[in-house]
Amino acid sequence: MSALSKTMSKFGLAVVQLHVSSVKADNLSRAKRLIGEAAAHGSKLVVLPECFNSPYGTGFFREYAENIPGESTRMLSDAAKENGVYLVGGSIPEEDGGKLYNTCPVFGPDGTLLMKHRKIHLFDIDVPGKIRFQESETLSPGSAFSVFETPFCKVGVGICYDIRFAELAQLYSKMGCQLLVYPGAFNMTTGPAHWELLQRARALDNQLYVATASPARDQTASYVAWGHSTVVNPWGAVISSTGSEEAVVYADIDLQYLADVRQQIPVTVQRRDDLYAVTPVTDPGGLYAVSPVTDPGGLYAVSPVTDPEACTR
Ligand SMILES: NC(=O)CCC(=O)C(=O)O
Repeated sequence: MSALSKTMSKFGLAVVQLHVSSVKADNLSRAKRLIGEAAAHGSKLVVLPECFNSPYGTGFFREYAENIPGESTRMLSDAAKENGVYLVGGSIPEEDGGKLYNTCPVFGPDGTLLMKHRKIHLFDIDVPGKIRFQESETLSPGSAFSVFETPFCKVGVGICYDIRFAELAQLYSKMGCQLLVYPGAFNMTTGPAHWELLQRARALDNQLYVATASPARDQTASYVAWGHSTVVNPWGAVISSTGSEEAVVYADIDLQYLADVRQQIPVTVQRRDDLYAVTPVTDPGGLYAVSPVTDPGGLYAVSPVTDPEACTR
């Protein structure tokens, strides 16, 4: 391996577990300060939590929503540029054409908006006596895959509930991503039960790194976030995590280690492509599907659609 590829095979990642209040200006200035702190620590890629500029709740989304560009994304662009980092800007309620989305904007180290991911799977759940949340009461879902390139590796983006859908992670892995980032805000019911388990599952299934960023826990908020922002490695092990307070979580993303794991347990090349396959489906209305393949020897397919609008790479 050359000296250059050795340098590029490892990079610092920071996950910001931000305290989010009802005062947008405070959220922005705290986020900016912690992005600077992460960059000073040597991080090349910084991830903020879901809904970092607004309390998380269907009653807040319209009031805090912004166009892109807008106040919050201008701050993110400036912060990425001033600190020379790739910045996964958590998410903000985005207003576009009269609709609201839960949107993650991603900036390059020169402050350019590289892409935005609109949450594909809306968080609509009802666990009796515990939690009922219906994002679809106010939000519309996104319909595009979101992948961006860095000099280190390709990165796939999902938002919170998106992590429950193994197909999305599998497709991102198939597209060549070695790191998946999920700004998220699990809660006090599903957090302890599923948050870490889902991250380890996505990481192990696809033998890649998974990073999650949550808001810090605020017991006075209407939605109490679980916290526990985490980074998991391709072996499925938690390599860095925190509790419920505001914190910056650091981890080294080691792509040589990822290659080693894939060589030692070579499931990525052992898939039975003769039996099942990850292939594009032709339905223009769809995004992905688990469907039978037409080859009589085949069994099923996990498939991105061919619609070019469906991927924001
Ligand atoms: N903001 C979200 O999508 C929350 C997802 C969540 O808590 C879950 O259990 O899934």
